[in-house]
Amino acid sequence: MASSSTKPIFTPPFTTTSSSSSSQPSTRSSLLSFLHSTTPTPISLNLSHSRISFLNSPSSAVRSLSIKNATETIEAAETSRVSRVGGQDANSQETKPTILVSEKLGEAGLELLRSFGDVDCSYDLSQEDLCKKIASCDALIVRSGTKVTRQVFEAAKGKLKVVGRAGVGIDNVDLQAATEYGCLVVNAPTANTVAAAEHGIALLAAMARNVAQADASMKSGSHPTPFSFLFPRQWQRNKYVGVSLVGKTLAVMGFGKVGSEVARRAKGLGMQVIAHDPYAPADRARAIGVELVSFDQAISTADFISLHMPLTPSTKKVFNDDTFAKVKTGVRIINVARGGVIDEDALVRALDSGKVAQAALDVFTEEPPPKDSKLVQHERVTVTPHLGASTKEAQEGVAIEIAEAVVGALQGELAATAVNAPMVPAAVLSELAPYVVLAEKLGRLAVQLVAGGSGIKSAKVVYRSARDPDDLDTRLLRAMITKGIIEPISDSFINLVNADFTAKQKGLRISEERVVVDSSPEFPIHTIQVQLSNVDSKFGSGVSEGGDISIEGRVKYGKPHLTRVGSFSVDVSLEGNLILCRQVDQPGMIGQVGNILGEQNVNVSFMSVGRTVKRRKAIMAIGVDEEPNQETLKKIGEVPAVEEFVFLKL
Ligand SMILES: NC(=O)c1ccc[n+]([C@@H]2O[C@H](COP(=O)([O-])OP(=O)(O)OC[C@H]3O[C@@H](n4cnc5c(N)ncnc54)[C@H](O)[C@@H]3O)[C@@H](O)[C@H]2O)c1
Ligand SMILES: O=C(O)[C@H](O)COP(=O)(O)O
Repeated sequence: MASSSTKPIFTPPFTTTSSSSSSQPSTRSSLLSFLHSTTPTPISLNLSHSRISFLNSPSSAVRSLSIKNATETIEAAETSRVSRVGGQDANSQETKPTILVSEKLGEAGLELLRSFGDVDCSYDLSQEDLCKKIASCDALIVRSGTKVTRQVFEAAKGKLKVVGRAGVGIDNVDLQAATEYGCLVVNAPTANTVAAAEHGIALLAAMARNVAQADASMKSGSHPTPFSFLFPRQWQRNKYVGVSLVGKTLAVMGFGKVGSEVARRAKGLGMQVIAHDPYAPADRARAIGVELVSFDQAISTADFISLHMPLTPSTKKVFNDDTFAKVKTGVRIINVARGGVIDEDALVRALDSGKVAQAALDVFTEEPPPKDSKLVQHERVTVTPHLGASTKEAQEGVAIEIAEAVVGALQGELAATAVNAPMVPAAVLSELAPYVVLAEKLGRLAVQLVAGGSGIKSAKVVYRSARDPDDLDTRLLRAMITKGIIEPISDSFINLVNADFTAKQKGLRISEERVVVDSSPEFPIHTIQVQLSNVDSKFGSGVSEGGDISIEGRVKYGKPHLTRVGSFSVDVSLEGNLILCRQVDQPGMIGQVGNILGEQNVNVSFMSVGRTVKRRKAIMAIGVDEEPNQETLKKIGEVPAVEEFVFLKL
């Protein structure tokens, strides 16, 4: 008998909260619970009979636990997690989620949030206060004024599940840190597009006609005070002669949502519009009569340049001394995107030299800009305090958009506006639901077959399907297999957000293969096979002819089934727990093992025998509802024909 059979018990502590059948969720809600935490979040959605934790974890602090000794690590993880889960579950059932709103949000959005959780509107928090508060928050909603730094995620200690950005730009959120901590970031990308475009056009027209300067001049000359004689009346019609827009060339830099709306409106004003955007499809530009050109062509031919690209490492200070050297002398620049895309000192130099005639800026590198900012004070610069999204309509829209996304995420939904997680269309989600359960269980089973002392470095997943491999979106499945493999052997919590990151961090390479097979295309996947290579197995029969631990499963009647272990075919529904026995293929084995289990009141839910050659070796896969005690397992091991066995928790 294999030595492993004397030490077969493994209790992954985080997986076996059975759902009551009365609370069975809808496919959509249960499926969406990939993004849901089992522990800190009060609304627990169960998927089939396993609770899937996908959004976050109570302690998803990034740890650099390497997968070296699977067995030892399993035990360590088990101990630590059991106590943590135990401590938190006690409180989590009835508590509403806490949602911190750190900047002003439209009332309709707040109402929606209040109907779901405890909403704490605390504006103007210092970084220190934010870090203090965040440890008790499940969600944080910000606009552009709150810096959600790595320190914030660290301070959250894994409790924070979602950051909602009530707007488009997410440059104030440390996305890398969010991902590492398994925290979903969602934004509200559409509701303020028109407001930003209108503000861009307002600045364009106001700048061209010196509206702000003329207004300030008139006001400075009309002080109804006893000292008004000190302020001569200002009526400077000659000073504020502007330039016309019609017939001028506008270069839209960044032809996304806002950029294309600006382009559309500028065309209505009779301007020639060109655009530069390395990622925008030319036909979308052509559809509104805009030509996509290179960066240099755009900036060197434009009379007006309007910036609409996001602030990223590659767009940071993209407008600098070199760029300004290439622009048409007398160009006018509008920026309603992000201050950081312009080197502000270089812009001041270009304004002073006359290379740039005017600028209209809604956004600044530092917000608010320093009081002595030369740019703000420059007489040929028109400024507004980041008002692009600030219309009543946009703010209500953004508030509702972000509140829905955050509430959805807290309920475990995969947000359509997720910024750091794959967006999976609802139809795909719904179709993949049962396969996702299968994927996690296969990962979890495979890792339990690894013997102590083995380091898991690579896993291969083979999807067999009748469909074209290009039609198969496996990101969700890969994430769940990763979760199944890693969670039992470490104290990391995996979700869709951090699965790939965590696997990489632990040195686990997951490769995927899609194989087209002759089966029904009605179903997205025929079988999923998980192979772990270069590892020893505690259950020799789980090793395929190729030398890998290999298990395969499929979805039958909507339920996950194990269909292959190593080279043996079996068919057992993956519910409850599983005993795999290799035995000499002879009559009476089922009865003997069944009796031992029955004596201990362990209910057998399924049983399947697979063999390669008649009367030689066979594998018996036994599904059990209860967890047999050590004594019972020992008795199974003592049955003379049983050569090896393993008890696996699903
Ligand atoms: N001032 C405001 O209040 C306000 C309001 C809304 C949006 N914004 C900002 O405006 C910007 C655009 O918003 P959006 O909703 O149109 O976003 P978007 O994602 O729809 O569009 C951005 C476009 O920029 C393009 N792009 C990326 N890198 C580029 C580069 N190097 N050169 C040229 N184009 C590049 C992208 O391909 C994309 O098409 C964002 O920075 C956003 O934060 C500001
Ligand atoms: O990126 C955005 O959506 C805009 O810059 C708006 O930012 P705000 O929400 O801080 O007004």
